[in-house]
Amino acid sequence: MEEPTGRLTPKKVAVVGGGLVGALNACYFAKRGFDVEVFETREDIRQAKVVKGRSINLALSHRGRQALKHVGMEDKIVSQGIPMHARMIHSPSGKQSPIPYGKKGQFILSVDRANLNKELLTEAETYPNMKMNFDHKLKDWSPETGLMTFTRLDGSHDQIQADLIVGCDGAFSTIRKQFLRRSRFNYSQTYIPHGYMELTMPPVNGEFAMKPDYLHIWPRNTFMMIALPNLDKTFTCTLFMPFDEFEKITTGDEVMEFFQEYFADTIPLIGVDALKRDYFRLPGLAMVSIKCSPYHIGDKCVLMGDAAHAVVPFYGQGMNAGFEDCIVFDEIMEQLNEDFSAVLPEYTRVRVPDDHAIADLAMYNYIEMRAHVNSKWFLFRKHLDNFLHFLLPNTIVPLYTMVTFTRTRYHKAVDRWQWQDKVINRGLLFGATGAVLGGSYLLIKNPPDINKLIIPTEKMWARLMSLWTN
Ligand SMILES: Cc1cc2nc3c(=O)[nH]c(=O)nc-3n(C[C@H](O)[C@H](O)[C@H](O)COP(=O)(O)OP(=O)(O)OC[C@H]3O[C@@H](n4cnc5c(N)ncnc54)[C@H](O)[C@@H]3O)c2cc1C
Ligand SMILES: COc1ccc2c(c1)CN(c1nc(C(=O)N(C)c3cc(Cl)c(F)cc3C(=O)O)c(Cl)s1)C2
Repeated sequence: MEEPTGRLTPKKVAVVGGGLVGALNACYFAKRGFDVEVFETREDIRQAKVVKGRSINLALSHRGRQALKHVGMEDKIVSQGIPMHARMIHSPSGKQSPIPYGKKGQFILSVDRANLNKELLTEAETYPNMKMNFDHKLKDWSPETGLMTFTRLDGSHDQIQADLIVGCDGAFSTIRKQFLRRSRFNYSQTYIPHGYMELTMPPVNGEFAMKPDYLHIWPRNTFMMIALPNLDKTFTCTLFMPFDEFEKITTGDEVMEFFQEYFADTIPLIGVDALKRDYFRLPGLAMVSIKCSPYHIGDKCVLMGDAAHAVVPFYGQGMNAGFEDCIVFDEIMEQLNEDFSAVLPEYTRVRVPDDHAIADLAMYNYIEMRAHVNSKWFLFRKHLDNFLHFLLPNTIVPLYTMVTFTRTRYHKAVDRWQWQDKVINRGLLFGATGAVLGGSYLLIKNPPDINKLIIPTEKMWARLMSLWTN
C-alpha cells in the first residue's frame, strides 16, 4: 500500500497461535520488516503460574537449532538446555546400556517447553514492528477477505484484517477449518491406540537420580517409558501405553504391580507414594497424527507447525519440523522477493513432501517400537546402525542421524534409508550365501574328525542363554 509520502507501508502479517512455532515465526516475519501481530488464545504464559500443556520437556535437535540460530536465539536456548549425548537403555533386569548418538559433538538437548515458549515470545516483543495479543481466540476467518474474528474472555469480539494470515494454532487449528471446506483440500488424521502420561523423578540428595546427559529409555514392546532431564535436576518420565491398559490400572497397588513388572528400577527413583498419587493425577493423553495439503490458500493464508502436520512423538521431531517450516518459508520468501502469490504455492510444493515424510517416519517408528522393540532389539539395531556407519561412513548413514543431526530433506532421508536397507539386505544375503558356499567347500575339502567336534554341553547352552537374556 502506498502512503502519501510515496513510502510503501509494510504489509501486515497476522500470526494466529503464540505457541512454539507461532512465536518463532513472529520473529522471522518481524525480522523481515513486516508489521506483525500475534493472536494467542491463552493469557501471557510469562505471567501464568503453571502452564498447562503437553510434554513438559522436549528434545531439540539440529533442524530446530538451525531455525533458532537464524533469529539469534540458538545460543540462549542451548545454554538453557541439557545435552543428551547418548540413549541409556534400561533392560527389565535393570541393566543399563548406553548407545551414543554419534561422535563426541553430536548430542540432542532436553529443553523446557514453557521456558522455550517464553523466551521466544520475549524475543518477538523486542521487534518494534510487533504486537502481541493474548486472550484472543480466533473464532472464524474469511479466505476471501482475510477478515478474522477473535473472541475475548470478557465475551467481546475483535475483527482484524491482515495481508497474510499464518496459521500456527496447533493440531486442532481453527485456521485449518476453513481449508477443510474447500475443494481439493486433502486431510487425514489418525489417533493412535497409545496414550502418554508424564511422571516426575525427583533429585536424590540434591542430585539427578540417574545420569543426566542421556535420553533414558525403557523399551517394552507394548509399553515404553522415556525420561529427559530438567534443569531443576528432576527427570520428566513419559510413559506410553495403550489406553485400554491405562484403564485396567485402577488402584495404587495395581500401579505398583505394573511398575514392578516392567519398570522396576524406576520405583525407588520416582517413589512409591508419588507413583500411586501422580498416576491418577491426569488421565493418559491422546496422540494424533495429522497430514494435509495444500498448506496455503491463494496469497492469503499459510499453515505451519502442528496446524499443518501434527506428528506422533516417536522421533522427537514435531517441534523441530515446525521450526524448520519457518526456515524453509523464509528461504522461499528470499528467493521470490516476498511475493506471497508465488511464495505460498512454492512453500506447499517444497514442504508438503517433507512434513508428510516425517509424519510417516514417526508413525513407522511407533509401530516398529510397539511391535518388536525391547531392550535387546533396540540395542542390537542401534549398535548395527553405528557399526555399519563406522565401516562405510559415506554409504551407510543411520536414518536417525539424517533426521536428527542434519537438514537432509525428510523425504530424501527416507529415500536414502530405503536404498541403504536394500544394500544391507543384499549384502547380508550375499554374505550369508558366500559363507554357506565357502563353508560347504571347506567341509568337503577337509572333512572334520568327528571325535574332536565340540558338542555344546547342557551347561554351556545354559551359560550362553544366560548371557543373551541378561
Ligand atoms: C508427548 C509429546 C512429546 C513431544 N516431544 C517432542 C520432542 O521431543 N521434540 C519435538 O521436536 N517435538 C516434540 N513434540 C511435538 C511438539 O510438542 C509440537 O510439535 C509443537 O508443540 C508444535 O508447536 P506449534 O506451535 O505448532 O503448536 P502448539 O505448541 O500446539 O501451539 C499452538 C498455539 O496456538 C494457540 N491456539 C490454538 N487455537 C487457537 C485459536 N483458535 N486462536 C488463537 N490461538 C490458538 C494455542 O494456545 C497454542 O499456544 C512432542 C509432543 C508430545 C505430545
Ligand atoms: C518428551 O517426549 C518425548 C517422546 C518421545 C521422544 C522424545 C521425547 C525424543 N525422542 C527422540 N527420538 C529420537 C530418535 O531418533 N529415535 C529413533 C528414538 C525414538 C524413540 Cl521412541 C526413542 F525412545 C528413542 C529414540 C532414540 O534414537 O534415542 C531421538 Cl534422536 S530423540 C523420542
